[in-house]
Amino acid sequence: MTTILDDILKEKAKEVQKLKDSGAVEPASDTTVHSLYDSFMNSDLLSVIGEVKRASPSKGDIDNQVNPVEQAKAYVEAGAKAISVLTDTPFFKGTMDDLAQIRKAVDVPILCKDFIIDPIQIRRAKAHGADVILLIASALPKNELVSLYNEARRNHLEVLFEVHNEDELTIALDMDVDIIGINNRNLKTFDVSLDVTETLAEKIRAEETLVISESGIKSKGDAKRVTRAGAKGILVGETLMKSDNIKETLEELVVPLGSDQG
Ligand SMILES: O=P(O)(O)OC[C@@H](O)[C@@H](O)c1c[nH]c2ccccc12
Repeated sequence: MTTILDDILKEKAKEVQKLKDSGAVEPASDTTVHSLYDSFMNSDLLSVIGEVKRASPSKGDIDNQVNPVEQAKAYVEAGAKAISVLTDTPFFKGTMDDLAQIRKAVDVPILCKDFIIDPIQIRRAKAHGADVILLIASALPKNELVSLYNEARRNHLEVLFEVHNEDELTIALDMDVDIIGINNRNLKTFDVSLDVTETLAEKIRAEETLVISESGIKSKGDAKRVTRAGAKGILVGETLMKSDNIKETLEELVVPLGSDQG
């Protein structure tokens, strides 16, 4: 059975080929580093990554009219500690230009949210102002994940290493990655459950590993639940994209860490 992830990766391979054929050389980029790891590890509150997401394969159009720069600025003003920008075009209707524009407008770490399968995409992300890239464990075999991870680090990028099950988590732990994203959404079936964070976070023992719970987070209750499970950060797209009051919605999610209080 082919899944949506297979379809996305197939399109991505074509995009990468075009990029290579174009012979475009990425301009040298600003070397300022905004460390998501340092920022989130040094906070007493749950850190929110606000995601700019026009559409998705599971939800269709979320907000196709959004002004990505205004949206990102509103997130930061409301207290988001980082911004995620979907840059995939065919499935999420984002662009690399969104990333570059947002980079000029905000001063927090920016995650380039894409399906990275080749080093050329890493250099492109860096050139457009990303501080962090996403690597999705279910997208590639381990040896390729390792080489892309190393390529990102050589480019002074942090990596959000995304896992969804125990096998993928084992790979993350073997690779000794600093930032593990636990995706509550199964990218093959679109099922979403915060149980995934609870089950997997428990198996991450190292204090110095930053755990981020991704997808399906809607309420203060959800934020508290993943915090209790060990997450220090959350990645929130749809709830913020659909909110009529970003400040109120986001502030609700910024719960204290390491406590069952409140
Ligand atoms: O809109 P949500 O349910 O809050 O989810 C945000 C983010 O976690 C989700 O967009 C995401 C997580 N991992 C991904 C990988 C590819 C594309 C998208 C994603």
